[in-house]
Amino acid sequence: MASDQRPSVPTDGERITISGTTLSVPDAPILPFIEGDGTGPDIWAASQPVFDEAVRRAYGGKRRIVWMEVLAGEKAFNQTGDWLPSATLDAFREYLVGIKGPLTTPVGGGIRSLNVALRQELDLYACLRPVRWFEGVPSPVKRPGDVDMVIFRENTEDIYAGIEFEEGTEDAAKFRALLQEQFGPRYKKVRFPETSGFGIKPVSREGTERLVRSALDYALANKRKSLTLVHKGNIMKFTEGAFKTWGYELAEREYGDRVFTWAEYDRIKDAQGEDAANAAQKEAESAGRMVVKDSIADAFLQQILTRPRDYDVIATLNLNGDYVSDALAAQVGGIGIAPGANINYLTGHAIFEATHGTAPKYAGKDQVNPGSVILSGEMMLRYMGWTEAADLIVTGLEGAIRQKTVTYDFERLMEGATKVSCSEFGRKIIENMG
Ligand SMILES: NC(=O)C1=CN([C@@H]2O[C@H](COP(=O)(O)OP(=O)(O)OC[C@H]3O[C@@H](n4cnc5c(N)ncnc54)[C@H](OP(=O)(O)O)[C@@H]3O)[C@@H](O)[C@H]2O)C=CC1
Ligand SMILES: O=C(O)CCC(=O)C(=O)O
Ligand SMILES: [Mg+2]
Repeated sequence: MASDQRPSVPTDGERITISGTTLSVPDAPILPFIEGDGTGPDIWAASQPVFDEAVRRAYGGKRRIVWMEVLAGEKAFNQTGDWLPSATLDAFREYLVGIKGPLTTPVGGGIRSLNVALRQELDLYACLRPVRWFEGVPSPVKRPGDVDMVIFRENTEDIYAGIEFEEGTEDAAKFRALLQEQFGPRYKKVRFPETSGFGIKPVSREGTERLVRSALDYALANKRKSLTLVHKGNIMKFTEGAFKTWGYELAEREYGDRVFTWAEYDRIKDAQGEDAANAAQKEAESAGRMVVKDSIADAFLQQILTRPRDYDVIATLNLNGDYVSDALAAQVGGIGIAPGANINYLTGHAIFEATHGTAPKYAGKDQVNPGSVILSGEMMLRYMGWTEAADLIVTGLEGAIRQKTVTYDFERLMEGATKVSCSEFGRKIIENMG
């Protein structure tokens, strides 16, 4: 790190650039990374050698990653007095693609989430979280292999936008007065207005459309079975309900020849009856059109347990996506191997990160599973077009699990397993790359 706290830029690498929507990746790209808080440093120490080794083996030295550390969280605060230095944001803007460890967010007060701030500042509107089972991973369900879903979580709006008024503050009083003056009947519905905090939930047509578009593009390009819009639109009609309506409208308007929506189904059913609607859906499916459906979030959470095979690509709002990510991760063996990416498909900016947090009770113990960050790196390599290196990481992880040399989270549920540390698990992945 340079003394003015700007990262020292390596001289032996180059920037990834974008032309239109196509990335141009040099053989030695500079990739910014944030180590993260809590267990972040342990995980990073185990993960970086895996990425470097996968790239070395795949390309025999022709390609390599030039890492550039940037600061955020406690490390940044201790070194710069700033939780999220502007130099860090600038680096992710300039170098397009990067990766981060988890960052701590205090509950109930203190700083707002740095994770959310990074997504908002860089407008990384799609949080992409694929959830699949790796053979041998212990799971609380009978058929974890039935889970193969890809979550597209809207990443910049919803209650996470951060417009909140704390109970007892001047701002809460001002907001309450506004509600009372301008929206009297609705104000009367607030049960205990004097002691309420308030949160605002913005959900826009543009925000919904760009998220649903990226989910549809992904689902169609990867020949997935269906796309489900997950919402709580029966209760939050003009936010979550609108998400569903706008999602269907976009699917029909821009992808009408390639999809069949349940909105279309309902229109046919209302006009011509259920048999006609069923026949139309069957015909559309046999013509190769993908089904776009929706599910109310609470029912969805029980159905992913009872009939996971009914769901494939998921598009949902920010808070639902947060809950759904952890629930699905648990189904395939836990948050220890739950990767993710925050992407702006229009600008190419992307920051890869695990679904889990800092797991503070394990910090500094070299104990947790580095799999989520390692698989986030695997996603990053694939995003860069370095698929051979990405494939080696998957092979290595599968091998380590097959040998039952796993971290505590798997070992405690796996019969006959050998518990290894976070760093050893990283080494096991390397050994198993073949
Ligand atoms: N994107 C990000 O950076 C995120 C940050 N956070 C932040 O992280 C902090 C802690 O959040 P918390 O709610 O405790 O959630 P965490 O995800 O950090 O931890 C919850 C539990 O998940 C398990 N777990 C987490 N990581 C791993 C891992 N690598 N390997 C194995 N098991 C793991 C542990 O379970 P067990 O106890 O059973 O072993 C742990 O106690 C908060 O400040 C939160 O805001 C949270 C989510 C995302
Ligand atoms: O920012 C945080 O602290 C939590 C974020 C989170 O849970 C997530 O993105 O899944
Ligand atoms: Mg979460």
